[in-house]
Amino acid sequence: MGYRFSDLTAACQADWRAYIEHPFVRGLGDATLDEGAFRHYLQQDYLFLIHFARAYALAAYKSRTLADLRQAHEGLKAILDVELGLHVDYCRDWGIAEEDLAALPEARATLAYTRYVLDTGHRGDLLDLHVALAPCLVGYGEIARWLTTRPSTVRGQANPYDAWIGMYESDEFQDAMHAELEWLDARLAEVTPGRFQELSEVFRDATRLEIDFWQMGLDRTD
Ligand SMILES: Cc1ncc(C[n+]2csc(CCO)c2C)c(N)n1
Repeated sequence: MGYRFSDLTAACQADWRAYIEHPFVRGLGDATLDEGAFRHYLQQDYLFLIHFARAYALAAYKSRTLADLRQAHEGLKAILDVELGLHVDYCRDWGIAEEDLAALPEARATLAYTRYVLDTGHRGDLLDLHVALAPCLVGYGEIARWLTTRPSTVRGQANPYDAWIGMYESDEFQDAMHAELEWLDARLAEVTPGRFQELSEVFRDATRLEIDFWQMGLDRTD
């Protein structure tokens, strides 16, 4: 007992590194990523965000305390009122119109990942759901930090993906990530070894689905 978030990444170290240091991420950092691959990723990410909002709504439903209910509500509001709008603006800068986003067919990798998260939340409790969401929230923060410290990362106008990196290295995003880490550390401190094993499987599966999401962008699969 006495687990914490870092025990989850330690339990699937190879998958976690494969996600954080994926060739898609390296391409974002050194500005070599194919722009068509990035557009495909952005389009699918719009659909991802919509289902992610539903996952926060499920977190609200699964909440046993008012504090957890408020936290889920804040997450849902942040996606609907802020992030989706920013994403649509960002897509427009990349030549993707809002009408095109609305008519997108969902790629299998998007379907698999988002429905896995929702199913995990339905089957389990609020902690299961947060653990299924953690690779997304904590992973992107770690990716931004990894890219920032990597010598081959190109910053500024020479990198068309600079704004993407900037979004996730921002204080606002890093603070949200740390708040989530604190929440997870407090809950994980109380779980039994058997429960930790269940949660590490959820975390590993969600991490592997994040890897597939990057790969879907790279291969432009549908
Ligand atoms: C496949 C995929 N995984 C993670 C994120 C990052 N992300 C999406 S919503 C959110 C938190 C919202 O409060 C974060 C960090 C992404 N965009 N796409």
